[in-house]
Amino acid sequence: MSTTNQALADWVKQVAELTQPDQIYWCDGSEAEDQKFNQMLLDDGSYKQLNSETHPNCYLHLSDSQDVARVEHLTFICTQKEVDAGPNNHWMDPAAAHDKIDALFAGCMKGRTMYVIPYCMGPIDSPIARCGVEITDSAYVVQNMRLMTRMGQAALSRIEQEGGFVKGLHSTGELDPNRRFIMHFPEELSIKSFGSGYGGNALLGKKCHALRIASYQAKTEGWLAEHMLILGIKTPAGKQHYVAAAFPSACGKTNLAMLIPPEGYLKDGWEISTVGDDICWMRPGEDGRLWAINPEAGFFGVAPGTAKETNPNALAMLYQDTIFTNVAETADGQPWWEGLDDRTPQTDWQGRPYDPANGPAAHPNSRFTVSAKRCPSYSAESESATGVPIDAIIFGGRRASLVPLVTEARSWDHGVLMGATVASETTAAATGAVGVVRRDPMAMKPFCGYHFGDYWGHWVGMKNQANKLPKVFTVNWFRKDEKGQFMWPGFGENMRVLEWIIGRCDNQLGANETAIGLLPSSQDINTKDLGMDLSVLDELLKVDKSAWKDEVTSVEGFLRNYGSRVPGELFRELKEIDDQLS
Ligand SMILES: Nc1nc2c(ncn2[C@@H]2O[C@H](COP(=O)(O)OP(=O)(O)OP(=O)(O)O)[C@@H](O)[C@H]2O)c(=O)[nH]1
Ligand SMILES: O=C([O-])CC(=O)C(=O)O
Ligand SMILES: [Mn+2]
Repeated sequence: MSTTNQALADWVKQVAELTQPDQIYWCDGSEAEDQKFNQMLLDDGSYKQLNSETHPNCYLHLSDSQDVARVEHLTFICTQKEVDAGPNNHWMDPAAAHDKIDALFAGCMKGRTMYVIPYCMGPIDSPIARCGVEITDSAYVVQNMRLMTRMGQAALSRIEQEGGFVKGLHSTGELDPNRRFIMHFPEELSIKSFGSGYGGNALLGKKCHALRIASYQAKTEGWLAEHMLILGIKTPAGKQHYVAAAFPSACGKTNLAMLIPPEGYLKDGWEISTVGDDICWMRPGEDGRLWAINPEAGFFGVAPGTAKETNPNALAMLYQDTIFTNVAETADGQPWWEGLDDRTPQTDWQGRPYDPANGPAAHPNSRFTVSAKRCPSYSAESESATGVPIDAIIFGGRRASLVPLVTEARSWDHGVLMGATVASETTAAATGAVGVVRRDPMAMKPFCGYHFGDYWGHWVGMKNQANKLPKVFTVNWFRKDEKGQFMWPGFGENMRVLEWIIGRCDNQLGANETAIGLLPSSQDINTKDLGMDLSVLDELLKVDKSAWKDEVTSVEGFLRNYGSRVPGELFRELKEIDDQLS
């Protein structure tokens, strides 16, 4: 295969000169190619075949033990001016960054094959979709990109018609943590990633392109590229709604995106459908609403905790055609992880005989990669070129205290402040300490490709581009009691909060005005068959004024870190809260 796109042909040639591969292979995205790659990965030991009776066409990949998560300290935004990357990013001068990483790429593919993967983020015929090309020396990356994006001939054809594409160069190198960088050049629409094979570092269509590069493009072109799931909710009256929700990594996006409502809701005729579980691109439409697509075609989901009780839709899709990375294995070759069931695995995520003394059997950030088409709740609208209209935007994080179960913003600007000041406990999705509360604005702290002040300004400015913007909410499924137990049952029961959100969008349910926004009273939340003590719900919906005073002080300090680029609207909204608390 070759291409009529001269820029692409030249770039492939230039990369080959730098990296010196034995061969160049253009991925066509065909079924035959898929089978060939699976066999190749089995033959070279990168894949282990799982039990083909219970899990046909499923593979286990165990990564290097030092290469299991995103590496934020090695991730750089390389803009001409340092200030444009913002205090939220690590910055490197573009010329210096190219020099540094090209030295690692030099000759790195000797003895290897260089794979060229043309891909499209979003439905092939969608005007909101964008294309890219990833060059990699990892067949495992090819197979993940095959599931996560629309890749191959169709994407190449679109690139040849359109001309432009995002360039992503990747090599696993030697998987040496000391020779590892994930570099982004937003002004050049390019990415260079060296030394890691892990998802967010290596599947360049995902976080690198669809969030870091796309957020920068979105800012210049008047749209939004966000770390959000997209969920369809149909009411018993037959009204179809869509919501988009931003929670930090490993804070519940996949779970909410595939939610199965409690029995009573199903009987009443509520229907939930999944459009996306991680990334959302939204554009103002001519009708003044925000129209969203899921740029991905598959799910790269957290395995631990996925179970019949928590996420039956996810579990149902994982019995076939799935890549499992860093999970454990049972004696009869089935994938296993903590929370799945009460079996004991035979080997752990490093392939050792399982011994609880070594810690969890599956790595806490172990993942599954699977085509979205395998999801029972996958929405047909996911393939729609125009996308779906968004009625509500939901922000959330893991907060053991303070933040109520749900709060509605008073206005768009207040909603932007809510998003900008989300805080959450860190998780295993990135290397580093777990459980530390940090601010994670719009769940984009690791993913915004430019200065957060400008980003918030862009969000505030959306109100000049779209006059029917979604209502904005904050949720918190993760409040804990004195015993350290979750106070809210979560998962399917989150439907009860969604019902209130939808009721608010349709102007059918009430709310109480408080200093921090609009809250339901406990009677406004449907608790039928929940079996929950109403006093607990009251506690989850309480505004602790003195604790919120401290939060306002902390938020003010946080916003000030971003200097003069922070839009004045955020300080005005914060002052409003402060005044009302006093
Ligand atoms: N207590 C509680 N835990 C939840 C809830 N939803 C998800 N979780 C847990 O949170 C963890 C991560 O959930 P995911 O849905 O995979 O998170 P995500 O936001 O999609 O993560 P990324 O793929 O990293 O972006 C899993 O262990 C879940 O079991 C909830 O409503 N309540
Ligand atoms: O990017 C990844 O590796 C996985 C993911 O969805 C996240 O961390 O948010
Ligand atoms: Mn994510």
